Amino acid sequence: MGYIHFDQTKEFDLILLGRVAVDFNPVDYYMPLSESTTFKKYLGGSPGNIAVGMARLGKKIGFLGKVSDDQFGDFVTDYFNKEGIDTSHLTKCKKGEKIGLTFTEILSETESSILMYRDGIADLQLDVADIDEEYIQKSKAILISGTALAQSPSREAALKALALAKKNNVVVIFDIDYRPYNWKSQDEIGIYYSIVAKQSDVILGSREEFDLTEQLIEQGRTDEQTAKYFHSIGSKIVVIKHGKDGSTAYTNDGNNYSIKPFPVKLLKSFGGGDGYASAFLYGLFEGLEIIDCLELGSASAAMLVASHACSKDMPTVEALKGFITDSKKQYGEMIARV
Ligand SMILES: Nc1ncnc2c1ncn2[C@@H]1O[C@H](COP(=O)(O)OP(=O)(O)O)[C@@H](O)[C@H]1O
Ligand SMILES: O=C(O)C[C@@H](O)[C@H](O)C(=O)COP(=O)(O)O
Repeated sequence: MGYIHFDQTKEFDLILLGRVAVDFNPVDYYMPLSESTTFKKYLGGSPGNIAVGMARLGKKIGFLGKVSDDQFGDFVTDYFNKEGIDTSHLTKCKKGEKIGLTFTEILSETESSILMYRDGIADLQLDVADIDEEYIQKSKAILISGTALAQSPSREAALKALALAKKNNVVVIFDIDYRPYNWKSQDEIGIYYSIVAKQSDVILGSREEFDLTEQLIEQGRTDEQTAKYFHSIGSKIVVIKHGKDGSTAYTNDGNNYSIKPFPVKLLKSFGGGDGYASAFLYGLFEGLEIIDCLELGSASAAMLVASHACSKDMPTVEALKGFITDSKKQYGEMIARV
């Protein structure tokens, strides 16, 4: 316990930096996207989903981002406002850039893919001038989404936020969040991911995402080697996810804690990562033991892959705990613990 010290005097628990977008998930799922005719519109974008997830869990959340000056920009801003998320630093693009649209394909319970429309994209217009030191100072932590590093000016904006967080003792959380779209080269991914990862207190990613982050440092590391390296340069918690095979959190005292997915009737296979991040981080803010944070993350992830939306279906604390209690009653106390 106590790997991370959060300054309890701060107004916000977490300010997230990156994209908020729109997901269109097919209502007529279990068929190819080319054949789907009916979609439900949800707030989307991985950091947007995590923001909603943490707000549902009662945390005070702010968002640093850019949206389009149109009905979809209004939709996500209004949605955040209704969830109690601070939108004072979620501003509108002035040159016609558009919010990201993601059309999802749910072919079967286990085969999903996403089709992103992200040209002339609003979220990557976040500018250094949008990064306000006073705002960052007000938060216990910031979360940088790796996709914000894909292009300028958002790249420099994210690096400025990182620098200001370090300057003001604000905890830095890096969600690597690899989305191939918008990156120009493999080298750029390695350069910018590693700059941020090396300065982060908490890093969340899949094995593939850590491989991309470490490509210019050393290739072919094991999870243990990855964790040891980042701990040696100051990171406190490194979480490495392996999809349905579970995940492990490595702490800087040399311990590690693993969790498996909760059994659930799958609807789709995306959205789990955002549920996981929001509930895991909620646990950290609550000062829980790491294994309990992981259990919350795994439970929220399971609830998300069992439901249609990524943002709208984020659980409350009551629902999350109810799900864990019911699962343990059905499958045994140690169901997700390794
Ligand atoms: N089949 C599954 N059943 C229950 N939970 C799952 C399943 N697949 C993934 N999850 C949960 O979702 C989390 C995130 O999944 P992962 O595939 O690693 O990330 P992402 O959704 O970001 O691609 C996993 O760590 C796990 O807890
Ligand atoms: O991140 C996006 O821009 C799209 C998301 O809203 C999307 O629904 C999704 O892929 C969820 O991501 P995951 O939780 O990492 O599976």
